[in-house]
Amino acid sequence: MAPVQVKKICCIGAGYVGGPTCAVIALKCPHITVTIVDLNQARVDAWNSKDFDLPIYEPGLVDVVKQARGRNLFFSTDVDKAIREADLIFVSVNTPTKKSGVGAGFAADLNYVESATRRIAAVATSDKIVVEKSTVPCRTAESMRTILEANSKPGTHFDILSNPEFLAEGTAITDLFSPDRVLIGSLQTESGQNASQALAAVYANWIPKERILTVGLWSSELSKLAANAMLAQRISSVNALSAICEATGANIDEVAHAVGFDSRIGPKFLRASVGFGGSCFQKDILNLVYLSESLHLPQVAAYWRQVVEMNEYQKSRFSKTVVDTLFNTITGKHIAVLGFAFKADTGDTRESASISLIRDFLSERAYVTIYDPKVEVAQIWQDLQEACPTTPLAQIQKYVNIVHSAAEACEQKEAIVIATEWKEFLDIDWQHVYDLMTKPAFVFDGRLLLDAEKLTKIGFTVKTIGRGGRV
Ligand SMILES: NC(=O)C1=CN([C@@H]2O[C@H](COP(=O)(O)OP(=O)(O)OC[C@H]3O[C@@H](n4cnc5c(N)ncnc54)[C@H](O)[C@@H]3O)[C@@H](O)[C@H]2O)C=CC1
Ligand SMILES: O=C(O)[C@H]1O[C@H](OP(=O)(O)OP(=O)(O)OC[C@H]2O[C@@H](n3ccc(=O)[nH]c3=O)[C@H](O)[C@@H]2O)[C@H](O)[C@@H](O)[C@@H]1O
Repeated sequence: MAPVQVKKICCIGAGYVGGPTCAVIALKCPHITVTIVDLNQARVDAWNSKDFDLPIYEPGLVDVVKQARGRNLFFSTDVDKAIREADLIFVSVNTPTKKSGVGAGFAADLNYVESATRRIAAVATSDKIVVEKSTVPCRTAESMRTILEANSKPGTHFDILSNPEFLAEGTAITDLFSPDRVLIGSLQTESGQNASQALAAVYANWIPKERILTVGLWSSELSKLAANAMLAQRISSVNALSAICEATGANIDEVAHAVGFDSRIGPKFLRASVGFGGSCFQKDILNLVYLSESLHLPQVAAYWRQVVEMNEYQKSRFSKTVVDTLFNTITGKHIAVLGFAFKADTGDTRESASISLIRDFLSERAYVTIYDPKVEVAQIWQDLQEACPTTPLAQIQKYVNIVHSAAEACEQKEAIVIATEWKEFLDIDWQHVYDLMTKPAFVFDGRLLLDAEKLTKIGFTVKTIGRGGRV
């Protein structure tokens, strides 16, 4: 039996992963028709919008969509039709942390994966390769197979692959154009390996063969959780060291540089920060913690849990530094928070450290002015309401102001907090900001972004993550 040649792809889930990933497949494989489907009409409408006002901000994405949309790339809410016509289906739906029931707060909520799988079983009338693109717990493919086999039409055959996505937001398009690796996991049966080769052939249209790794299904699923856990662990390690730096006068930049020079450690992903955010690091580590506990490995669970605990500590440590520095009270004081996204070059706010900081400031009844170049105002209100569920929105709005430029945010404040490393914050006219501020004027750099020496010369008191004392 030879591997099938994929001609039609359906992607279920038009989010941060499904959208960019399958748009790039369409761009690089003009001979394949790619249809990205979602139940969310507004999201699909935005993907189809005439002026390319796409539902997510990602550098380079508009260009990709402009080239492929209407040629061999389509966005639709007709999930059933796209499933029926496809040879290969990516399941790229959200897998958030469960909020209630067994495993609440740790386990992945697989409800969306299950509904998508049930939909495939219900409508497919021909053989399909079903690909887990979502990040899922180890052995989820087995549950998907059981659901598909129990509900499909007689004679319909499904192969299930794991093909986790490693893109990072903000660099998704360059990551997809030139990934470090593409990982494909399959059952080690003839049919499973054929399916794996069929998917590998799609990627081989633009990715060198040696970067396409084929492994077993369970290894592939676990590798995704492992990669995110180890990346997050590096940040928690460097953040733990930043606390030691602040207490000793060592400089975390210098320490990270020196440590990263060791070729076994490497220089990437060692930037101390106010804490990692994003939709996945915390969720995937908690998922690994839950998996370890389910496998009766409590020491392993405790080891990984500490990565998340260190991150929580880093965020609250930073808030405390702000309060302590502002003479132990920020009640009634005016603070500008620059950046609301969880990192630069994205409008995504999921698990952003900014949200925790602002919640802490509001609990002290400080007045907060927020500016972010890409986050929608409505999203900020929604996040703050979720972060302060017992406070009415009208009350939050008495203390929070959202503005449209960094200059406006900084006007007449007692302190300025850098929460996201947007490059444009480097261009702020700091002398002008200083002149208008109540003295002493404080800047808290949670992202190692600013030139602390220059600001100190102007007259600011600067507190930077991982640097001891007054710089
Ligand atoms: N955001 C990221 O940078 C990365 C995310 N991942 C993983 O990829 C998966 C998806 O993440 P995102 O794209 O960020 O989520 P997202 O929330 O942006 O997108 C998921 C989409 O799936 C849709 N959906 C849910 N159930 C559906 C169904 N039954 N039929 C049709 N559409 C359905 C939702 O309406 C939503 O638009 C998650 O498992 C995540 O862990 C992996 C790598 C990177
Ligand atoms: O599974 C996922 O969702 C993705 O999660 C991360 O990507 P992402 O969360 O988009 O962005 P990162 O660049 O990893 O940043 C995550 C957080 O860590 C912070 N960070 C990153 C690097 C660093 O050195 N220091 C640091 O604090 C960032 O500011 C951000 O808040 C991984 O990098 C991707 O490989 C993975 O596919």
